[in-house]
Amino acid sequence: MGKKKPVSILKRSIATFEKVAPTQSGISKRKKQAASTDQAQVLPQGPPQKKQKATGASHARDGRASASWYAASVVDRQAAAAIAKLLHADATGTKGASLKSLTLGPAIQAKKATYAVTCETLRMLPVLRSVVTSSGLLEHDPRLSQETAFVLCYELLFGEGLRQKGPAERLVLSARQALEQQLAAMTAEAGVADARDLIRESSQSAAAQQRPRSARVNTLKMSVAEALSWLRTPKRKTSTMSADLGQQVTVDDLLPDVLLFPPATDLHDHPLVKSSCLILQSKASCMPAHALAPQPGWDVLDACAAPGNKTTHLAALMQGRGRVLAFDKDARRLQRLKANAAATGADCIAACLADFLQIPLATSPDFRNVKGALVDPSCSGSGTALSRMDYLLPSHDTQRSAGCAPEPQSSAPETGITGAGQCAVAGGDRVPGLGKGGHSSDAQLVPHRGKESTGERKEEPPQADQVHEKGSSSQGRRSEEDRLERLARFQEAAVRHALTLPALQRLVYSTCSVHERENEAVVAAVLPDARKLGFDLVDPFPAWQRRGVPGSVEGAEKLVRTDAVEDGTDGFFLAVFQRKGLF
Ligand SMILES: C[S@@+](CC[C@H](N)C(=O)[O-])C[C@H]1O[C@@H](n2cnc3c(N)ncnc32)[C@H](O)[C@@H]1O
Repeated sequence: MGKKKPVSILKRSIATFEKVAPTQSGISKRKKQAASTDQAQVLPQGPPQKKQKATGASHARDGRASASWYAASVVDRQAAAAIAKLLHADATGTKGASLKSLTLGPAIQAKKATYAVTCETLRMLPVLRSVVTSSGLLEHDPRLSQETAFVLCYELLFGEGLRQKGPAERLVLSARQALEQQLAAMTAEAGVADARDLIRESSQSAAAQQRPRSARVNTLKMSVAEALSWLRTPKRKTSTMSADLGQQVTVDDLLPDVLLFPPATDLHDHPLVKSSCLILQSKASCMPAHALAPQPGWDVLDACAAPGNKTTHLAALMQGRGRVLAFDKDARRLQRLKANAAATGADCIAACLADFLQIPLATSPDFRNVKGALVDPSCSGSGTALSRMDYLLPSHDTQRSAGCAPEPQSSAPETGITGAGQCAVAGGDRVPGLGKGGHSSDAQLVPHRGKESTGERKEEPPQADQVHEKGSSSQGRRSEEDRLERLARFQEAAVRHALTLPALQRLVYSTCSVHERENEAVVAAVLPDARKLGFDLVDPFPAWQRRGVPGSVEGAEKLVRTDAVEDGTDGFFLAVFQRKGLF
């Protein structure tokens, strides 16, 4: 009997390892399913329920769907549902969907308006809570949930008013005088002219507002020069970006395919974004692919790839030549990766549904030519807290308070409040955003209440195992530490596994975490093994200032960190291992 030929893992066990092809029918199906779920969530049904106390997590009144009055406007209804979930997750310290995924997900109608109303209601929450409670509004009828009350009171007192009139709106309108009196009393007591000034901006909110927007030019479709020319040509100015803003676009000085826009720029409806010539991706999230510096024609492996922001970036840097072997164990997220790859024209990506740790990298012929590996595994996501707008939630509410206006001498920044119905503060006009799924920061958003549209966005929900930074109790701290430890163990295992690729030249490890345990400590744990295999740390960006925590690991000065406030992008970390002799 002859010697058995090695069977390609790509053909054999991983039936799902396939060349990326557009899967429109699958996407539309998901959209429809999501839409029907959404409908089921928002339609009132069933008998009234017993009234609950107006505390931070009375979401169940909306969530149970059997008793509550829902807002007549779909935007307000969706905003109330999102707020119910966010407040519940925040109050219980449980992980959950992000503000962006709850308001911009595929099933949401009128996404921009829903996002804006949700952000603004949360931003004004200390005032709204106080007004709702002291006016006794919730005592009138148990079918009005507190989240619906918050949203409708926001609309009435600060927003566009209550145009559509269902029972919930009629109840709120019947209490209008009491609500307005309460608000006037709070304003007078605080000595401020405008009720919006009752909210003091947090430093995090201010930092978020000052961040530039960033976008990556998809060089598979358009060169950076072409993109700049397109953006700067006055006749092409769009409703979402004036010609003046086009003039203010700059190329990032570290990453040549990353464009920086003024903080308030809304690119979401821009034709270049819709055609995937521009990808809304934070600067930090664009660093790993550049750090790997894959050459056209290489085989490159992306270990934890979905939703594929970095995968498509790798493909672009390789000019579409060679192969990017992308793994993810989450089928839904892998579908997104495939859709992103198809939309960006990155047809050198092969996507595989698999647990990366189980792939026989050292022995399978499929990986014998892999020269570059990106390991961007699940992490706490703590570096994206600003982009996720966690500072709008009560547990982060250390600097905001109702009836506590800024001190006259305060250095609190201008809020940029522009009047009722607009979302110009906090999660307002200058707050960046989206996409972990990858990292929730990978796309950015300007929340202002625009024309209602049901178009789908490119935002990614956060990955299921992302956590919010808590710390309100020792038990909470312990479970957070346990979780970080579990994540770090997986991160170490993923890096170690990738280092077994026989032809590997360069490996990038990255996280959107600010925790040393997930960053420098992971590098410290794997470095001895990496050295035994012939690798060492190298510095991918010698001009970059911010480095690994000094003393945390030998070579910390070669590690790269970004700071969410100081560097105008998400908190991020990356390390590059390179085979010795190659540098
Ligand atoms: C931080 S996200 C990756 C983001 C992605 N690199 C991007 O830029 O779009 C981490 C991903 O790792 C995936 N993941 C976690 N454990 C995995 C495993 N054992 N094997 C493969 N993928 C895994 C998760 O499903 C998630 O999609």
